[in-house]
Amino acid sequence: MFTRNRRLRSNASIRSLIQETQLTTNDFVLPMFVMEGDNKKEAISSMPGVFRQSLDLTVQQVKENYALGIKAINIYMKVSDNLKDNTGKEAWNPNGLMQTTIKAIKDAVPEVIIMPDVALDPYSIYGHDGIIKNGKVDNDSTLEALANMSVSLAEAGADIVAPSDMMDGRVLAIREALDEANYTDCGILSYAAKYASAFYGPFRSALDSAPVDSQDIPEDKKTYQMDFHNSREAITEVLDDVAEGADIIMIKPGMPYLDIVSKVREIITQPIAVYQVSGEYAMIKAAAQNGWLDNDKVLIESLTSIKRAGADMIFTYAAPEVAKLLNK
Ligand SMILES: NCC(=O)CCC(=O)O
Ligand SMILES: [Mg+2]
Repeated sequence: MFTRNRRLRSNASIRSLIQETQLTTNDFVLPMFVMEGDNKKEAISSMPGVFRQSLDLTVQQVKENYALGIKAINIYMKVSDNLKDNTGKEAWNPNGLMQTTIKAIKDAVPEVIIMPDVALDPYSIYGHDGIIKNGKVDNDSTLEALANMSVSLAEAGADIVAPSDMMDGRVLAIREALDEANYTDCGILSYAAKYASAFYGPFRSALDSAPVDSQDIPEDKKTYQMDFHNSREAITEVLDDVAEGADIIMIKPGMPYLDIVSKVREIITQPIAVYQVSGEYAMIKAAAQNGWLDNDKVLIESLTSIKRAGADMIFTYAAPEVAKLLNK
């Protein structure tokens, strides 16, 4: 006697009836790159279909995407070199590009959830997520900077701040600072298990935010982002951030790390966000452009797999094009 598992796969109707996971536009958070200027749009060559855009075009795109069903965005700034230093203080300039962007988007599309990135790397002359002291990325002095940045973004209208820096204790520092400033309703989406990954390559060229080449500073982010050989450590990181007050936790990158997503899903009750990062996006686009993979099918399959592993929401550059496919 054997089981006829194929019975429930025999036609499209029965298959749709037993589908466990459904991908919808409610699952998407779109990361966007903003730059200074007016009516400016620059292609990012390693991320076909993704652009750095000035604020006016960004607002217009947020509106169009909202109509497609994309209700949440994650924003990154391309900061001019003359505004960078070691303290990252431009990050909490009330009139900075990030703050101006948040206000303009909230004015135009108040319903959209804005989750600005919190980290110093785009603002750092060294391209690190924290302040450099004695040749190292200094944890504790960075916490104050991240808290300042978070309060400034909440003041501008951010719904949820998204610290991606991987300093220890920053969720608690940010929560306390937000509460003290009366931004008790501003949430925290914490990049709790963020791995030091080569899949971030295209993103860093988009923002020009890679660690600079210098003898005096760490050459990579391995002293704060996690080692990809490890998984138990991810549980520690996630539980710490939940205990410190994170509302949503992030696992990053996505597809090569679905074992981590599935493990964490068993352990916490908080929502999980997963980031399909620039390198994952670039791989799919490159293969599709060569005619080696079917772009639409692979995008849907990769995002559905991330959701199946346990993600409640997915950060993906493909959100607008996949939304169009799902709305068809
Ligand atoms: N906080 C953003 C990153 O570190 C990189 C994301 C990507 O590679 O898409
Ligand atoms: Mg941590």
